[in-house]
Amino acid sequence: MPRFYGVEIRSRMMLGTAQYPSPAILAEAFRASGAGIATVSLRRESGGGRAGSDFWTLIRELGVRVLPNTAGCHSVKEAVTTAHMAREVFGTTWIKLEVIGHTDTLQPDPFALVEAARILAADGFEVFPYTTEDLVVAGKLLDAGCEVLMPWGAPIGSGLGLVNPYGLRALRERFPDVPLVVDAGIGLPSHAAAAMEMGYDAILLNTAVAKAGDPAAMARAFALAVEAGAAGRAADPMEPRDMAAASTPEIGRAFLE
Ligand SMILES: CC(=O)[C@@H](O)[C@H](O)COP(=O)(O)O
Repeated sequence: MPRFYGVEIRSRMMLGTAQYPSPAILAEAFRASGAGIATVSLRRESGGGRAGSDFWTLIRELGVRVLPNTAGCHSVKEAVTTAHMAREVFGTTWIKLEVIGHTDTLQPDPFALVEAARILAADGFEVFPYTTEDLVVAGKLLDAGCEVLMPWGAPIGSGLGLVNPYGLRALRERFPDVPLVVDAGIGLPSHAAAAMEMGYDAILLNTAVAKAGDPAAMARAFALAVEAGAAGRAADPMEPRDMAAASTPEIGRAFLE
């Protein structure tokens, strides 16, 4: 199972807490997924107030670890301020760092991301940066003090899956010892299985479960896919080849030409 900042997590699946039809359905989906980490937006869930305390009761009952995020931040200052508030509200040094640089794709701003990561890591945060599959940015995030990387599969909420498998594979190969999580854009269980088969440590998803017709059933499907993909990876898959190779022996055929 993956380890993030020295903490072993019980599942390779991380789930977001937004957009569910109701808190009860959110809870069902979490239980069906077996997820060990819940991402929470500071903007949605304040620590006080009625909505906040209900939400906390739910999270406590689920027994998941909370990963606050800086969703919706567009600058270093905004992200750093939000992270500080999240540390106060949620009582954790973990922060999923999002610094959005492009409105249509919600693509991270790599320059601001690296700068914010450096500031937060120096201030004692354990940063989970939402990034692209860019190798250079990945290296700079590690230099900045990040011990986990979260490359996107596709734009947040798109459900497009792993749109750049070459880039994701290259990232896995270049950083074999860094915990890597595919975050965002996953739409189907097969996308999750593919990420596991590539050797990713975990996936983070939200929309594909929350917006499914039956979120709990979809969460279960994702859990099965993650388990299957990780098991396939661990079983040392065959090398693909261009040419056919008969899998049935010739011996025993009635006629040999
Ligand atoms: C939950 C969270 O942190 C999101 O910002 C995350 O990126 C999920 O993306 P999807 O909704 O595309 O799964």
